[in-house]
Amino acid sequence: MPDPAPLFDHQAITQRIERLANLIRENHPDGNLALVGIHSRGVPLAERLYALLKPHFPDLELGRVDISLYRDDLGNLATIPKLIGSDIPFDLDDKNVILCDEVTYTGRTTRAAIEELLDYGRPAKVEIAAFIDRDGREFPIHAAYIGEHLDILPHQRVQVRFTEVDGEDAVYIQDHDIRRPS
Ligand SMILES: O=P(O)(O)OC[C@H]1O[C@H](OP(=O)(O)OP(=O)(O)O)[C@H](O)[C@@H]1O
Ligand SMILES: O=c1cc[nH]c(=O)[nH]1
Repeated sequence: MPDPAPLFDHQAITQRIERLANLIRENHPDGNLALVGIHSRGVPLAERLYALLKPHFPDLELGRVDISLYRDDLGNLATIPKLIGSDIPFDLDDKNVILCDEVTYTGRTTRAAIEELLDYGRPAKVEIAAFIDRDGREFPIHAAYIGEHLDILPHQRVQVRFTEVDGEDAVYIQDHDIRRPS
């Protein structure tokens, strides 16, 4: 069960996603952009950014990657959420791709997503948009667009919940990461 008091509510989440969209606009005045959400909560993030950016970039594309088969912990297949499959319904070649995820932590998910992406083509550039960025990188991964950096302890876990997946918009800090050995 998440803690009862969220760190961010719907309004705080919306403001941060709007800021991410503005940063992307400033950095890409010429467009040629594709937003690709990492399953699962990176997908609603990409969709919300798409809704904000599409009026400014008519050629904006939207896709999704499911990195389940690319993870470096495949020995744990039973713990991996069900395979949804990737969906890149456009030509990735020479696009500026922004990979979207709700949290970047070790960077392993992002690394796997980049690996999967490259099976679909040769983008001009790949950048990362993270709704929440926290310390603890195990790979040289850097998010170009960050909704919020959270300075939390290694044993804590940030839980981002989006209405499309979880029925509410909220960010919680949990005191124990039940997925990691303490
Ligand atoms: O940088 P990393 O250490 O890879 O962590 C980031 C990932 O952690 C979360 O996924 P998680 O594996 O917790 O599963 P979830 O998609 O079910 O939330 C989140 O969705 C990110 O994709
Ligand atoms: O704190 C964390 C770390 C990885 N993934 C999450 O969703 N939260």
